Order: sequence, then structure tokens, then C-alpha cells
Amino acid sequence: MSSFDKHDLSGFVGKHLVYTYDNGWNYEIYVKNASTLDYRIHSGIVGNRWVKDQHAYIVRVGESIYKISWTEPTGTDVSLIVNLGDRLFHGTIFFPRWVINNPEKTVCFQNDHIPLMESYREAGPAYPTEVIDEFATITFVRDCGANNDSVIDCAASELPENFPENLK
Ligand SMILES: C=Cc1ccc(O)c(OC)c1
Repeated sequence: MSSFDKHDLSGFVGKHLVYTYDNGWNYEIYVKNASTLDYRIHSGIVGNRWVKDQHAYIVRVGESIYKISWTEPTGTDVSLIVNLGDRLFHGTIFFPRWVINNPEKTVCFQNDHIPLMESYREAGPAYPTEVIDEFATITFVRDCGANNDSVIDCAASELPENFPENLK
């Protein structure tokens, strides 16, 4: 028995979040609709990578707690918990070995290079997987509505110096 409707994602779809992992990595996500996200990586081993229209599994697991999971063309698997009420976030990233060995190969606007990423995934090595399991602090949240392609439309390196304050 729960007091919320687990099928109601209306409190989550459209959210634009910036967050910093406890290991210092800075990430940004836009929940585009109930099964799609856009994201941009500001820093970390794959800083400046950005992706639009990643298919994802998004579920509500608490009054204001959501879980997002997906697998990428690179073979990287990700599962995130977004706790909006506490501005708390937890991410688990499962990196194939080839990404850890050569992270720069994935730093691009991935949508322009999907077959290349799939060829890297196929070439491997996949194993041993590197698991990154980290808490993060949500530093910025706003509502942008669903299916808004202007939220994430360039690399982090192309953003104004005062991002994300310039959005307020
Ligand atoms: C590997 C992609 C990846 C990893 C962690 C994240 O928080 C994320 O958010 C959009 C994306």
C-alpha cells in the first residue's frame, strides 16, 4: 500500500537538474518525457560528452523519488535515484572496460556518432566492468515542460560562464 500513484510521473517529466557527485563529477539531465532524457556532462572522465533522446526506464518510487535506468550505445549502463524532496541523488554507472581505458572516445555529441559508439561497444573489451556508485547533491532544479529541445542543445564547453545562474 502506498499513498502516491506510482504511475504518475507528472512531478518529474520536464525537470532540468544539475548535480555534483561526491567524487566531484558535475552532470546535468533533462527529463524530456516519461521514457526519454537528454544529458550533458560538465566534468569527470567523460566531461563534455552530451546526448539527446536517450531511451530510459523511469519510475516513481516515493512521493518525490524517481528512478531512471538505461543502457547506452557505448555499452555503459546507468541507474539513478532522484530524490527531489531532499535534493539528494544517487547514481550507479557500469562502465565497460574500454571506456575506462579510453574515455576520450566517448566525448562527443553522441547522436552524430551512434554507429561508431556501437562499433566500440562491439570491439570491447567489456570486462571487467567499472562500477561507479556515488551520491550527488542537486544544485539546480527547474521545470522546462516536456519535449523541449532547447534545454540541452550544446556541449558544456559552449555554455556561458555563469551557467546555470543565467537560467534563473
Ligand atoms: C554515463 C552517463 C551518465 C552517468 C551518470 C549520470 O548521472 C548521467 O546523468 C545524465 C549520465
